[in-house]
Amino acid sequence: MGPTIILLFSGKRKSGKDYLTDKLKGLLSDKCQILKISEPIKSHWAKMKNLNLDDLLSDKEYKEQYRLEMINWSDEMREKDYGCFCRTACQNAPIKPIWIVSDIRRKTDIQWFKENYGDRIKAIRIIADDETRRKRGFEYKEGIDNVTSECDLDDYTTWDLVVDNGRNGKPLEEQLNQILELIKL
Ligand SMILES: Nc1ncnc2c1ncn2[C@@H]1O[C@H](COP(=O)(O)OP(=O)(O)OP(=O)(O)O)[C@@H](O)[C@H]1O
Ligand SMILES: C[C@@](O)(CCOP(=O)(O)O)CC(=O)O
Repeated sequence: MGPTIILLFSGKRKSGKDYLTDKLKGLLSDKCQILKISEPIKSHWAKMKNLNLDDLLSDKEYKEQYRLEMINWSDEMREKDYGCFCRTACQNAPIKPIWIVSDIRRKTDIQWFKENYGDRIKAIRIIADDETRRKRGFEYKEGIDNVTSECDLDDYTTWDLVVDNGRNGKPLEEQLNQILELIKL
């Protein structure tokens, strides 16, 4: 027995993936667990380079210094086994009725979850306008914002829900209610 529902969140840098999933966690509390596919990547990097894992996992600027190297290393690993980080993140997670995966980035991430959890998954895309993202600290970087890590899901169309977390978005409570509706608790 695993979780009964898995919410897969995707969105570009500073669209608000962590912000919204943390708010959702606040509502669902111990019924849910947040999983991060980037956690095993950042753990590896922290050990290898003697970095601060908490800072790498936070929304601080710190992680941006290492993003390109982490993308390149993790893509090499994915070439051998596209599910390697999804699998580790799931293996390390406690079983709860709801898993919230806060950082889906690639079609192969969705493929892996579909293969392993079938119709228990719901895919949610978070969008936000560029100006809002910039106000949150986003700066376009060639080699990061134009590669698979940020763009692979741009042409994915079968989202269960698209949430606008930018200046034209609905109030937070409505956004969260839409997500809860998807879970149908
Ligand atoms: N709706 C919102 N209202 C206020 N602040 C927000 C909102 N959404 C996001 N933020 C803030 O914007 C910043 C970036 O958000 P967050 O870290 O959640 O983005 P992200 O998509 O996880 O980014 P990254 O991919 O770089 O990790 C954070 O400081 C967060 O608190
Ligand atoms: C290396 C990487 O996992 C960093 C993700 O960091 P964050 O989710 O933006 O905090 C991105 C990727 O896997 O392509």
